[in-house]
Amino acid sequence: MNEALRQTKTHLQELLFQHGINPRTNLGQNYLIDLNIVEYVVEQAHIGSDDVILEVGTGTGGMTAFMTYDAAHVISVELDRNMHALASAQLGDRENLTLMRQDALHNKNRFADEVLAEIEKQLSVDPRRRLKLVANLPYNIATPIVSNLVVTDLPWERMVVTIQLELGLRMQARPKKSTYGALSVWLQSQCYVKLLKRLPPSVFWPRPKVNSAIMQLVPNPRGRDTIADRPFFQDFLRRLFHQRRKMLRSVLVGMYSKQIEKPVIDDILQEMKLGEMARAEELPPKTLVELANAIYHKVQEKS
Ligand SMILES: C[S@@+](CC[C@H](N)C(=O)[O-])C[C@H]1O[C@@H](n2cnc3c(N)ncnc32)[C@H](O)[C@@H]1O
Repeated sequence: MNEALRQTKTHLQELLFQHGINPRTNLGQNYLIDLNIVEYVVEQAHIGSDDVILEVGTGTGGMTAFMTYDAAHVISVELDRNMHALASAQLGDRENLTLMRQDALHNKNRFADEVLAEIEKQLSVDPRRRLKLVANLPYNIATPIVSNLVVTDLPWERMVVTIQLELGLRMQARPKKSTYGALSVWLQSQCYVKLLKRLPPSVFWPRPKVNSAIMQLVPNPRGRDTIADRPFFQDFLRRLFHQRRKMLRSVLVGMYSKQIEKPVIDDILQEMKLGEMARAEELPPKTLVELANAIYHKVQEKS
């Protein structure tokens, strides 16, 4: 096994001790110490010679090193200065690796411009190149990382990510479940979402307080192409599910009263056969896409 992969608990503890680093829980610094899991994550990504890999959270660089063997290029981003320095020392110079020391997100929301620029640079090397997100994500930013990759026009092909189990269950929840929400609809309308493996806290060091899951997301271009405007749809879902238990009609009137008249909303609901009692949490992703599209077109007509 490669030296950089020797990420067992004692090895990790020694390494961090030598560099005077204490794991920071506020940055989601829970490192994978079960090498079988690291290998499993990388295997599930099916990394090939046209793949540009984005890893958010380099950590000590164990998984990063593993991915450089097969990928066209690996871009790994780490916010913590000490961890970045440690990973740089561990990994040394590799032609197909870019280590970035910075926040992967701008304002905890969209991808940082520097990260986007590096992704675009690496993709532009060859038109066959595709992007994959493969990471043991910092749990506090897992939702914006995954959702915002979906909103971009980047040619991403697969995500294999370790996240909190509770979040993974929300991603794949079906209508009428209490966990079904804006995130479930947003992802399922454009991707095939699959929970690959549940992980106990013991595979990480330090142990997180919660269970985790390895999730796989693969784009569904047919679903994606039906959405009239992705940023509009994202905003629509966020606001709609904010009042998930309220009747759809009153929520929509509240959301769009400044842009379209009530009778127009009633016509849309009638045409879609959505009765007075319908609620967002009962509707499947496909219906919510149709509804958002119909409203989007009316809003566009009026503006
Ligand atoms: C769960 S650890 C995963 C590390 C590593 N891939 C592993 O398991 O071996 C998450 C890493 O993300 C880093 N991190 C936290 N917030 C970040 C952010 N906003 N941008 C980039 N890295 C971040 C943390 O410092 C930490 O090293």
